[in-house]
Amino acid sequence: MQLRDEELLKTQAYIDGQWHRGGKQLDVTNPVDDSLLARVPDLSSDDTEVAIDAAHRAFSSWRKTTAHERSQKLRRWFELIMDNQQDLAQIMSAEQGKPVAEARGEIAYAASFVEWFAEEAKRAYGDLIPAPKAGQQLMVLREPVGVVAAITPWNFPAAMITRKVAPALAAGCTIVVRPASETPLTALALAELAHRAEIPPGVFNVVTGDAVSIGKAMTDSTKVRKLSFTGSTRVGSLLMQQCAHDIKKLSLELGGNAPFIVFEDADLDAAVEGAMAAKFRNAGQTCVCANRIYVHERVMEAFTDKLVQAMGTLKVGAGNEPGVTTGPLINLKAVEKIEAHIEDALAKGASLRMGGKRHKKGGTFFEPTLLTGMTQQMLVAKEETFAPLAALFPFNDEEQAVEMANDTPYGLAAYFYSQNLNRVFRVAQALEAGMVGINTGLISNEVAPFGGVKASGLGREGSKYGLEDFMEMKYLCLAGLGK
Ligand SMILES: NC(=O)C1=CN([C@@H]2O[C@H](COP(=O)(O)OP(=O)(O)OC[C@H]3O[C@@H](n4cnc5c(N)ncnc54)[C@H](OP(=O)(O)O)[C@@H]3O)[C@@H](O)[C@H]2O)C=CC1
Ligand SMILES: O=C(O)CCCC(=O)O
Repeated sequence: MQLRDEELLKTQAYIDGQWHRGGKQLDVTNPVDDSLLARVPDLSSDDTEVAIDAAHRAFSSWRKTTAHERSQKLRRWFELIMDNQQDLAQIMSAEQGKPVAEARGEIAYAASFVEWFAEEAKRAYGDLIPAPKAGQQLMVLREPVGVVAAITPWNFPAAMITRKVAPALAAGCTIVVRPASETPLTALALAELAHRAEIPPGVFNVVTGDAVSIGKAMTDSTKVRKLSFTGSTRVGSLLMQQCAHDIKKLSLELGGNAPFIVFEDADLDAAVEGAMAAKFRNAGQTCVCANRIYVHERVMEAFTDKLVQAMGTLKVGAGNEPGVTTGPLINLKAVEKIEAHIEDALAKGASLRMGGKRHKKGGTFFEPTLLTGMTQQMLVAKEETFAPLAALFPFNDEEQAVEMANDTPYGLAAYFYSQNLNRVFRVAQALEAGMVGINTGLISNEVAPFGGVKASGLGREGSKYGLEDFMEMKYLCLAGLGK
């Protein structure tokens, strides 16, 4: 990995403004060939408590800074992230596998949350409420929640961190982040840049190491007042239980199983373009990926042919190879999951139109795959594949499509393509999802609320609502006025 600034490759945890080597170490490898990239500390629950204590101490002064001061620090951090976009993208691509161009896009996306919340910090308004009794003034203040703990996944090693850290800091909270074992280096590089931005010691801490013991230390601590987690529904549910003992505030951004509906009146070229973006971004490893593509029977053949053509342009390879669109999957478990989904679908009557097996490049590379003739009985209909598998389900009327789309415990993203205005509003309202893309396969940005319903989670990230999730309301009733 050739970096312009070698100092960004940090291999120590960041606690209270200092770098900590720790005792035991964990390997960080490149998913392209499993080669060793670096070793980072495998911190204990005691080390995590040290970080929580630092965040707790820092909270008493950080919460008192003006919104303007917090905004300035975040703004500086944003500028440093963008100044180092290429180095950060290379670090991310090496540990996560996504193509460098896509990683650059993620860095810009991650930075956009920092810029956005630098601005929103100044807009954390309270309210004045007309009083029901004479001589009273009712006010609602917004106060920071307190110390926040965050646990983030490997699929977006930068954006899932800034989407939590930036609003937390903007609100006046301090935070301890535990990045995924596969991708700690991007998180540590972001911490180095936060350090350079003079974000004070203890305000932003990064601990690396065993998920279970660090997660337990975070949830056991009564100093931690909020947990923000992105990852699987299974772990989210476990963490929710662990947070019950002292009623911590929770934000959970969990698994999805997004439906993508192509109605008979859709612009098929646009729908194919949207499906490519919604399905194959990050090699299919996003929680908003189109997992179930429902296509009206009347346009199934035309849509399938166009999708085959578009998928033919995907180039599988290492993230640093020019022109590559699809990197390796994160690990062998992910390969086994897509294989199980394909095998199950074929056994239940689906047809393979493209791909279907491990890529000849070896390792965790997988061929972009297209299955047709899918049904609701297949595994893909029940759980997200998190891999480059486009699965086409036929339908023959709107009601059936909506019913199948909602036939899941999840409710994160949903997409549909139609040019009929009445249908657009009808279907948008009928879909059980926190986010709906209409005639687009790309919905994520820093200004809109990201989050799900049902088993896809709690709370919203990004947008003006994302700041609220890190604040508590305090109601003041001032009586005896005007005597
Ligand atoms: N909503 C989303 O964006 C994501 C959804 N997923 C879904 O989950 C599936 C499995 O992916 P996976 O990476 O295993 O997801 P996990 O939910 O296991 O991992 C997400 C994060 O939680 C950590 N973690 C795991 N177990 C615990 C625990 N008991 N206490 C505290 N933290 C914990 C992980 O650490 P460690 O890295 O050490 O395992 C990681 O940092 C995917 O196939 C996909 O379907 C996965 C990632 C993101
Ligand atoms: O998969 C995820 O959890 C991250 C969502 C990606 C996005 O913000 O679009």
